[in-house]
Amino acid sequence: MSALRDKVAWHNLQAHSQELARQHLRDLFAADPGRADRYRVEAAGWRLDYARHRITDQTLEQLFALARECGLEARRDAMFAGEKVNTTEQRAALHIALRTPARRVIKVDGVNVVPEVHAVLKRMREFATAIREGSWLGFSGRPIRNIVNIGIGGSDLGPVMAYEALRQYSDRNLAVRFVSNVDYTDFAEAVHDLRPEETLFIVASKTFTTLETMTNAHSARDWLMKAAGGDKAAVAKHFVALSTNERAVTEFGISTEQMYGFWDWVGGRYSMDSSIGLSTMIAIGPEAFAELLAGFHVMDEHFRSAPLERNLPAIMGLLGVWYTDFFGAETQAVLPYEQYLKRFPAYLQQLTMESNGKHVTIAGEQVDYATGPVYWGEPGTNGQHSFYQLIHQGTRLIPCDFVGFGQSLNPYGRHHDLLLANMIAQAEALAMGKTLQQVRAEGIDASLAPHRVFEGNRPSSLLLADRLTPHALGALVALYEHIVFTQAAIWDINPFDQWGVELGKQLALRVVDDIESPRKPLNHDSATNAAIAWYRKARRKAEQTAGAPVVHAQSRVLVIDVGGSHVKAMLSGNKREAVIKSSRKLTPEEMIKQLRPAMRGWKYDAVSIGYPGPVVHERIAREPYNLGKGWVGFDFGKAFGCPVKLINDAAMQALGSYEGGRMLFLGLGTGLGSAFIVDGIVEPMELAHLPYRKGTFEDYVGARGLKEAGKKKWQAHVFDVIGQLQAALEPDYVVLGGGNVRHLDELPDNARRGDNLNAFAGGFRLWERRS
Ligand SMILES: O=P(O)(O)OC[C@H]1O[C@H](O)[C@H](O)[C@@H](O)[C@@H]1O
Repeated sequence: MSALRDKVAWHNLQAHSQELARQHLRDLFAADPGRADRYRVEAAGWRLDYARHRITDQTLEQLFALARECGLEARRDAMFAGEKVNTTEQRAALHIALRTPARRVIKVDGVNVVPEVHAVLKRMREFATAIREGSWLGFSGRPIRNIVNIGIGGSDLGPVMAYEALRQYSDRNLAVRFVSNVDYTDFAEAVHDLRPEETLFIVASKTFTTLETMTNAHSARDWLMKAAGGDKAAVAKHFVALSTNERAVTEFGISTEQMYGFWDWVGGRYSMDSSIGLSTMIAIGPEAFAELLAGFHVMDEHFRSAPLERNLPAIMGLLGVWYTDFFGAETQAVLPYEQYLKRFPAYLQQLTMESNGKHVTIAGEQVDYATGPVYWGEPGTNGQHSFYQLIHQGTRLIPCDFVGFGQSLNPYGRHHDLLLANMIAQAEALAMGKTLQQVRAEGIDASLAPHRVFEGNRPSSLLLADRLTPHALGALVALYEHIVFTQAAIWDINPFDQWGVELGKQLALRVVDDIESPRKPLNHDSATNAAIAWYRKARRKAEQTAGAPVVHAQSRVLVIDVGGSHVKAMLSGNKREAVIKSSRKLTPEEMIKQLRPAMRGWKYDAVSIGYPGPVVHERIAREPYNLGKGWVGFDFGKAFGCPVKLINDAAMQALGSYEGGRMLFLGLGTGLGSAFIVDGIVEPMELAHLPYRKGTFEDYVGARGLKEAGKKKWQAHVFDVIGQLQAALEPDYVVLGGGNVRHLDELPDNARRGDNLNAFAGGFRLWERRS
């Protein structure tokens, strides 16, 4: 038998629980009018009503006795003193130091850590202020308006929860987003409508080795680099790191000036008030962040100094033990009646379940009692219309924490009255239920009556505060941190390690290797082998699917550049061009027929066609000016027997010349081709026909303009037109393609010559890109 089961208080509680199992909360209330007043405790602006629990004074006495027998107070003091309470990692667990006032002293290995904490906070304040004031500029000189936190687990859930909870206090001019999942969709959606030059990435990772976070951080860097034209210096303006691992941060390319550190004595799930809270501080400002920390600290002080009998985290923690170990409760619901706390249950899941989901004691012995329950929840009143049924009439006992505030941050009409009325009514219904007698008295038919009975006797807490402020949130989070600690102390488990996440991580590396080496023999169990085989097949299918936007890196692409005088074709990985003359009679069938002999032996899996006219949604929108008819609606896919992408010819050359940022492409040929690319998105343009002087742009800078006005005047017109377009469109640079560029003796500012081969490069790129 374990030491815990052998404790006097445990024995007493076991006997007592059998007595109480027979008692209904209705009777407990009836017999004890002072119950509601007695079972109430306040701390750090929070009030806990715990009268609706299946307890009596005797229960509480025994629970406190158990806590004392288990050394809760001594364990708590050891944690606050910086002792290495995280025994399996030989570390202190000093999240309380993160919110300790500067004058206090807390030592780890003889060194006072409080000054370091405040030094980092000071740097965070300076940086957050620079972002908020708009004095921190991105690579193009624009202020930062978007903050994207990249992190997972403790480096994500706390920051997301805090941002959502404190949105009311946040600077609404900043877009704050969070990317955590290694599923690229998470990143793609988060940055979908953001401009890279205005976006700051906060790479949050204690270890700076987490697969998901590092994968996303690299993709974020690629995304920025594309826009910054590969300028590595841009990283310094757009990336900061929050980590304990200086070496890995530097290797990633983020300098130590851009790193906000924390320490190995801060567990990931206890880190939202360390530098991991930088996104929170930027969103709500340093002053509100200081209030958040103050809220944490007041609850810490309460937990540290209040006697167990008046100690809010201790009471809630012990109630959890009571139901988990003496009533067989397997889950704990947390139900915030506050929309801003919608991510609070998700945050709590990591805090509670990663901490107390343990099956051996600190000494490594198998436990013979239940430890951490499953935490879950949703904001009220939504849950009432989905899962509350099971809490009310199901067969399981589910203790509930209701969280509510006296004032709404968005008061309007009766909304808040209705919200709070629902919360209070749910607690009442759960506790008191409705007897068969009451149901009958309502005149319900006997056959229906059993369905309408509510047993009641279902326990819940009300956690109440005046208003959701940063201070209240800090205190609430600290409350649950200490609930977790209290329970871990009773169960004699280490709440600060998380070895349980390791095995999956290791195996994922092996599996990804098996997936990406498709011919490697599989030697997992048969079910795992089957799953990998299934995915290998799905992956092949995705690559082969006709019209799929991505072809395999090894696939060959045929690019055809259709022009007014020639049609040129090239195969990827082969520098030889196939060329035919075009004519006013050239139809698509004719073009393919004439190209065939020149392309003999060429094998390809996909085709790109640059077409001299408008292409809308990858379809030809108008017959060409200088070629034959039949191009609109022609089925190229059928003719080539493989997927075909169509794009405007200038856009194709533009794409091949693109090096990131905002690029204007002008093709100086027979006419004036034009395309604009912003952050990788190609927008073909029809600038040629805009009015200019006595005609259009094309009349002056196209081939006719060159012929009629002569080189000198034509060149002046080219400069003037480019100047006008630069003023209107503000590109970062202009690329000039087309056969007539060679007639320019010099180039306007910020303009460079494109290479005609870039048309092919653009065609190949079409198949490399997902968008
Ligand atoms: O902050 P990081 O080092 O990137 O860790 C992020 C998360 O991943 C790990 O697997 C742990 O389970 C979590 O406790 C941690 O919060």
